[in-house]
Amino acid sequence: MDAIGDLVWLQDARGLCLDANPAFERLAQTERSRLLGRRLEDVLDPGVAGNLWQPDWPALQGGRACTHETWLTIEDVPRLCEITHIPQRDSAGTLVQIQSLGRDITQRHQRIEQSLRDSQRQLADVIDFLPDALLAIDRDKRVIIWNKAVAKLTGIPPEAMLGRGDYAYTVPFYGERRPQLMDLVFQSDTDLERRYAHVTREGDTLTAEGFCNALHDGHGAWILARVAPLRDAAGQVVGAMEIIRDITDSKRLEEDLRQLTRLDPLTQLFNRRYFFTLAEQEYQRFLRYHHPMALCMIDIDHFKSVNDRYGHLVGDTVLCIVAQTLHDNLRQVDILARYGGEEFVILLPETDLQTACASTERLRVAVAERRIETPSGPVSVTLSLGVVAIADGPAMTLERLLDAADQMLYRAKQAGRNRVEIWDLGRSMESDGD
Ligand SMILES: Nc1nc2c(ncn2[C@@H]2O[C@H](COP(=O)(O)OP(=O)(O)OP(=O)(O)O)[C@@H](O)[C@H]2O)c(=O)[nH]1
Repeated sequence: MDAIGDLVWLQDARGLCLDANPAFERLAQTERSRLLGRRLEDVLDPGVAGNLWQPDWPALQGGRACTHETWLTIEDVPRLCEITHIPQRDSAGTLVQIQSLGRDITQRHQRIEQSLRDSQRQLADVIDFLPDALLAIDRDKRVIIWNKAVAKLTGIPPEAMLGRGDYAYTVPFYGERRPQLMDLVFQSDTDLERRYAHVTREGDTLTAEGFCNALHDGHGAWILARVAPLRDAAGQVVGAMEIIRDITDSKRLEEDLRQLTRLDPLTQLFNRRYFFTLAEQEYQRFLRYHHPMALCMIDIDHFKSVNDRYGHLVGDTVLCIVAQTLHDNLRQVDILARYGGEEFVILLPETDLQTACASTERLRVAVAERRIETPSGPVSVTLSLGVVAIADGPAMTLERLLDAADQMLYRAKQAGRNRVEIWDLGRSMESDGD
């Protein structure tokens, strides 16, 4: 007992010292002879006495061995000690004495702290190495992680954000303090969830797309965000983390591709395929509500001779100007598309016979009066238009309606071109432009 460097001492049930080793003498700064038979709190500094056994006293009274860690100053050096008390009872179960051991665990503690610091440093490096923005908040919604990528995305350095609460971290994204996706880790909120597009759940991880109006200097950015809870060793949620990817470029690319698949490359009008997508939706609405509607097929007259006379490039210019003129003379709701070659098609929703007549006649006149400037001099063209107007007619397919409009177009060509032929569900009306 004298040889070991750990603190060793013995007390009776009343707390009187029965024995103590030299290490304990150094802690008590007194000799063993002055300790024996005395209550340790009378000899030791009150702070030391309190740290040594008082936290464990109720458990010791109950006869249970116990251990705790405490800082003690031994010969002016602070030491972290692991104190273990072992109560000893007689055959009747009465507490007779307590054997105590104080082990110096300062070095072990320092090694653990060092390795913790090393791990934290490495974790911070890994977090900063991530190409995606990463942030995390604690239970009080204070920022505890703000990596380099999120600093770059938002323009806010970590030192300006770490430790801040009260939704300060949402300002660089949304321009205001507001609950956001990470809040769904703590509690569900359907209104909040609805603010994001394509929210998916996988276990306790949530993925969503959203538009952050304050990013990119206020121009806004699309983000793909993934949030998950942060848990302690016991599995309790103690915070939330979010990884954010800026998907603005890929969204733009996606939109460009979508437009490419919808638009005719020469005239920039909708192409035939996309016309059918939109027209089918509109036609379904017509079938349900029976609001009047008109369909119009248009063909440029003698277009072959334009190509033959001025060349294909001028022909292309003429096609574009005709497309532009048609577009400029229609309403936003009208669906105009290039049907193919020098043919166009229009679906005019909410349009009765008279309006269809007036609108298509307006188109015919607008194109006929347009002087198209080309490198080979001014060119003018005329249009033939075949129109079918329906109000409450029998259900027929969109294709059959288009056929009917095509028949009217054929009739307009036959009747001399530069004219509109309208079919009012079997009744033919004529608008002669010549
Ligand atoms: N420049 C150019 N010409 C095209 C394009 N698509 C089709 N065409 C031409 O359009 C012309 C259509 O000619 P036709 O179908 O004979 O009819 P048209 O000369 O317009 O005579 P009608 O329709 O009977 O009045 C052809 O010469 C095609 O080559 C295009 O994208 N650019």
